Amino acid sequence: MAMDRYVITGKQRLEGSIRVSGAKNSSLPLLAATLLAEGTSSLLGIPVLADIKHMIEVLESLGCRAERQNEAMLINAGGLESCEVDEALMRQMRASNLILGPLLARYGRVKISRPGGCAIGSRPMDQHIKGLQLLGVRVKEKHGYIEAWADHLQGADVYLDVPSVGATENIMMAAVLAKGTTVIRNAAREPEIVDLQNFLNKMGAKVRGAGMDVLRVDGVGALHPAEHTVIPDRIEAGTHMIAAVMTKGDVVIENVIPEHLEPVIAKLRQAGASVTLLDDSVRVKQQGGIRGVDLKTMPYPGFPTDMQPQFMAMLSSAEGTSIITETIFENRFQHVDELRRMGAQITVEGRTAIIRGVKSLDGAFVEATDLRAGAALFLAALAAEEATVLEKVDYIDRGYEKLEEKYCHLGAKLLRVSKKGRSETPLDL
Ligand SMILES: CC(=O)N[C@H]1[C@@H](OP(=O)(O)OP(=O)(O)OC[C@H]2O[C@@H](n3ccc(=O)[nH]c3=O)[C@H](O)[C@@H]2O)O[C@H](CO)[C@@H](O)[C@@H]1O
Ligand SMILES: C=C(OP(=O)(O)O)C(=O)O
Repeated sequence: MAMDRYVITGKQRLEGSIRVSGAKNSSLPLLAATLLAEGTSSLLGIPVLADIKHMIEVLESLGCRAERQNEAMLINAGGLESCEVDEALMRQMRASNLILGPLLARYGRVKISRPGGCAIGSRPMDQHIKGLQLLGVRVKEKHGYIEAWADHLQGADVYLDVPSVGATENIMMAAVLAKGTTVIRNAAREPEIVDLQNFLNKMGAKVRGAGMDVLRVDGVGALHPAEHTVIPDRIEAGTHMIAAVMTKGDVVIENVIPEHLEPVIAKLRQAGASVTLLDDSVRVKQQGGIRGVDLKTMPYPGFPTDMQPQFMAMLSSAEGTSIITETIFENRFQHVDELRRMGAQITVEGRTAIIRGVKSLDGAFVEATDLRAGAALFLAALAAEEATVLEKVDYIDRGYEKLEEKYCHLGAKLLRVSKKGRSETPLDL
């Protein structure tokens, strides 16, 4: 597939304000949750992203009608025509597995092709499946498909071996219409789980405990459509914070919930960045150099794996040596080779990367291998001496809305070159 590239002129100081979009990782489960009720739900602040486009395509393939009206994404999940998702659609995006829970809850059956591994790791679904089976779902896996069905769902006590975000969401969404009470122990605690709980409760569900590691769901007979505004994207916000630091800029990042960014802010401050918290924005100002810091990715409220590549880009030109340990995904160091092309000095031993800070990064020809690797290279290019050509930026479209527009507004110099010869954002949702 032909992909676009960015040509980025480095060393431009970023200044001004930038507004964070709605969270991708909240929007995806919220869209899946609309399947739980007949009628039209309205979600506000859903970003225009490749992943969102794919999730809408999945919902439409099931028979939902989707329409954007100004700020609102309206999803009508009336009578569904199918409980099966085409393999080509499933392959577009892993998060389409989030339809499992809602379809089982409302229709008692679902068939999807099993999402394969992806660039950052093998990403099994055993915890999703285990949880659903405990609720009474029968599962058959054959020829690369997962087929699941149940006469009725029965509340159960589910202990997750790992606090998986997706498994917690799928089990929560299945449990809302189950008979009796479901308890999810060792549940994921991410802010996106709290957002999903809030939406489900607006639909008439009875979910408690999101944000803690024990979640309780009292099943109800039926849900109704609801309106909800998605939380701001904490990973997008964190990425902009690093951009401000790396370009020695002064940037106000608007539409943030600072509490969601605590682990990121703590590490930035430890590295010597000036971060000022305002009500729903943060100001990041950087004058001198930054210090190397060590970090380890952990489930929330630990340091997010989705910020690890961007931090590595920043630490590549920090003073001294930094150590990053990636504990969530076994293959999330693909940006290392590309950062090395820009002059970074990084060695990898298993799940640990040792980064010896260099004075500055050089422009180079580099390639995004996944979404956050792309974001990391984008940041490195903003701070590099001379120009960088960043290939395969369509990966970045998965998670960053209007990136060129937002960064040009801050003073970045970049051009998107389309392989089709155009220079525009290729999303038309
Ligand atoms: C759409 C979305 O919200 N994506 C986020 C979500 O992905 P996702 O929900 O896929 O990530 P999980 O929280 O499930 O994965 C965390 C860890 O659990 C393991 N695991 C997961 C499920 C399972 O059944 N068995 C199992 O062993 C995974 O391999 C991984 O090592 O959380 C990740 C971890 O914060 C983020 O990086 C992703 O951006
Ligand atoms: C890994 C990510 O997303 P997904 O789970 O959708 O692949 C991400 O947002 O960095």
